[in-house]
This record gives sequence, C-alpha cells and structure tokens, in this order.
Amino acid sequence: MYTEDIWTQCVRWLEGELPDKDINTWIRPLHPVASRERLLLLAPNRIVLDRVKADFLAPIRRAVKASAGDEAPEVELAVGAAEQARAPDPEPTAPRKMSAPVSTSSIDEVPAAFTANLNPQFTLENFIEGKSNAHARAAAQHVVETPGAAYNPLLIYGQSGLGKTHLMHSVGNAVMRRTGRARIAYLGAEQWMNHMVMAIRHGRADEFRSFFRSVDALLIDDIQFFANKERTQEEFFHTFNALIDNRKQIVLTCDRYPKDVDGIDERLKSRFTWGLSVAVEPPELETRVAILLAKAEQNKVRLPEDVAFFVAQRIRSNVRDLEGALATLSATARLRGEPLTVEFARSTLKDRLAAYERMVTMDNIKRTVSTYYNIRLTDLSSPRRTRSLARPRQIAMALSKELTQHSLPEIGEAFGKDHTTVLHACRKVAELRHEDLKIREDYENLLRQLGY
Ligand SMILES: Nc1ncnc2c1ncn2[C@@H]1O[C@H](COP(=O)(O)OP(=O)(O)OP(=O)(O)O)[C@@H](O)[C@H]1O
Repeated sequence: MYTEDIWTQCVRWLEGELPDKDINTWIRPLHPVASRERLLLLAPNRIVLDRVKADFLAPIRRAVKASAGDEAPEVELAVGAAEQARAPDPEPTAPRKMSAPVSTSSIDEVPAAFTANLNPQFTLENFIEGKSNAHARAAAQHVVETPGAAYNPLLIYGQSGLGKTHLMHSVGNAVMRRTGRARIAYLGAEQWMNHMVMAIRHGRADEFRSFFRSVDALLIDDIQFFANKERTQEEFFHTFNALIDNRKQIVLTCDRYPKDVDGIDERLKSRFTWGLSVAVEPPELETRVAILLAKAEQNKVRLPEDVAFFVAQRIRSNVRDLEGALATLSATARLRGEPLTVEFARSTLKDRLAAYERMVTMDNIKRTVSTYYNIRLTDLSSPRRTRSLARPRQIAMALSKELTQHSLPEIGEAFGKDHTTVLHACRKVAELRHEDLKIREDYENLLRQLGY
C-alpha cells in the first residue's frame, strides 16, 4: 500500500476515535513519509511534534496497525517540511532509505500550518439544518456572502460536539472558494497562545503580530481557553481590534455564552459579542436522524432508516457521539459481514448505550419531575387522578419511555400502572407537546434538567 493510502486510512480510523478538533489541529498537519518498516510523520513545528508525541502516538500506532495489519510499519515523528512528504514513493514495496527529517525553525512553519488546515469535509452544504442550529447556519451563510461586514465577529457558542467547528470551517472553506486565495487562519485558542508564547521566547513577537494581523479571516476555536490567561488576552485584544478595523472577518467559538466565562477581561468579552452571537443547541430527533443518514451516505454506508431512528432515539445530546456510533456500526458490520439491522445495532452498541442509559434512571426522572411540579415523590405512583398529579405523572412516564430503555410494562410497574396506561400517557404527552405551549416548555425544561 502506498504511504499516502496508509496515512489516509489511518486518519479515517482516527476520525472515529478522536474529536475533530484534535484531528484538525494535530493529526491533519502531519505529513507521511514511509519505507516498508517505518512510517515517518513530519510535524510542521515543535509544538505539533510535542503534542502528538505526548497525546496521540498511541492512537496513531493503533490506527497504523488497523490499516496495515501485520505488516504495520514502526511510527516515528520528526519536525520536517511537507514537500519532503509529497515526494512520490518510488518503490512502495521495497525498503527505501529514509530521508533525514528537515530541522526547521518551528515559527517559520507556523503560518503554513495554520492557513492550510481547513477541513474540506466541513461545508455548509453538508451541515444538516434543524431548529436547533438553523440560526447559526444562516449566520454562517451570511458571513460567507459578506465577510468582514455586519456580523463581525461571528461567535458560535454551545456545548461540545454540536457543530461549532464544522460551521467555522464551512465559513473558511466557502470564503476560500469564493475568493480563490484568501489567507484564512484557523487554530484553537490554546494553539494561538502556545504560538504566541514561543514567538515571544524567540524574540519574534513582531512577526507573530504581523502574521495574524495580515490574514483575511481569523477563525479561533474554543475561546473559553483564554480564561485567566491575561497576557494572551491582551495580545488577542490587539489582534482583534486590528482585524476588525481592517474589516477582516473573525469567527470564534465558545462552549458557552462568553459573558458567562469567568476570567476573561470585560472589554474582550464585550468585543466578542460585538457582531453576532448565535447558539447551537442539541438537535431534535428528526435532525439527529437526518444527520445520521447524511453521514452514512457520505461514507457510503447503507444505513436503514429504522436503525438510524434506533440510534438517534438513544444518543441525543451530541452529534460527535452519533458519528462515533455510526463508525462503530459500519466497521463492525463490514468486519463481520453482517447486515446493519436494529438487532445488530442493539448488540454492537450495547456498552455505549448502557452508558447513556446509566445517565438517566427512572428514579432520577421521578425526582426531577416531582421537584419541578412541587409534588411529593409518592404522588407519582399513587392512584389519585386529580389533574395536578395526573399530568406530571404522565410526563414522568413519557420521559421514562423517551430517555430510558425500559419497556412499557417496566415503566408501568415503576408507576403502579399497567402498560396501556403508559402508552396512553406517552401519546397524550406527545399530543400536548404540539398543542399546549406550557406543556411543551415544561417538557423541554425537564429534558434540560435531565441533561438533554
Ligand atoms: N448539523 C450537523 N450536520 C452535519 N454534521 C454535524 C452537524 N453538527 C455536528 N456535526 C458533526 O459532528 C461532529 C462534531 O462537530 P464539531 O466538531 O463541529 O463540534 P463542536 O461543537 O465544535 O465541538 P467541540 O466544542 O467539542 O469542539 C463533526 O464531525 C461535525 O461534522
């Protein structure tokens, strides 16, 4: 197998193991050079090298083993230039003398590493829209059409794994496509800080500043990392101002609304929300199903709709986890030569689903509902039928059906009812969630309190 092919396969394998942020920041910048026995990965600079060595070498070795089997080459790391890696592998099957890694100054390499690292797979076209993210997607689209104008900075915030980085890269990719040769820098806030520290240590702070102030767009992921890093915030403040003054687009992501991040200077906080701040929320069931089906199609996996529903009903809070489940399913099905059915999904994802299941129990649901409606816990299982008790009881049963894997009779037993009463409760609550704003709000608040 050719070096590029082995590495491409490894990266694909790692995509199922590591968060996209790590893939984009630490794995994609590596360039492979190989002989039969060795796979040398060239890192663009020392920061990448050290981080990969410390945190990603073991998964990379596992990926190489999974891709190349018994003939897996040894993995080595060095700092080196990408051109070296692009040289064709003249004798893929014969041992070849390794070229010595080029020792480069890490700072010199950084601009290249940070401006050529947009993930081409993250586009607006393949970002599935639902109620939970429509606003964020529309904002990203708007920025693509008028970069550096009204929505500057664009700040996308929300929990992990909900598509913030995807949208950010989509903006970068689309602007790149439109303009042909825009200089777009993408990096995590931590990387930005590390690079700044190194530049200062090497007496090259001016180069650092002029590089980041000369880009056409600056995309910084996870700005919550700036918390309590005063020097970094100070430096970023000036870069931010310079770019905004020059009408260059800034896109930021944060794991919560920046005003809620402690340890960030007020003037920076207020700047973060100068342009447009948009939230991404956990997607609803229909969107989760649509995402699974789209990802399956993208990866040429034949995923039946009932299996997509089965997975999406159980994995609710994080799209990255949905993707992980899909990757496991397709790899296992391929390996065992079995069709992807609901039963197959149930047994293959048993442990993963059990972890989700553990997160919410019927006891937990009962406690949360009784506190929310200010009724006694025992009222939820009592035979009394007054409206003030019956409705919360129905809601608790519907939540148990939605959030746990207990059967209708098991749920019935927990509430001192039979399974037809549970079924009726689930239908009634589904109906009321459509028709009654108050019930809809209650249900959504309860879901949130239960971690969904
Ligand atoms: N609406 C969506 N349509 C298609 N793919 C999505 C969507 N939302 C998330 N994803 C996918 O889920 C994965 C995780 O998304 P992403 O890395 O953008 O999350 P994030 O919000 O940046 O998380 P973190 O804060 O942990 O970095 C990516 O592979 C992304 O493509």
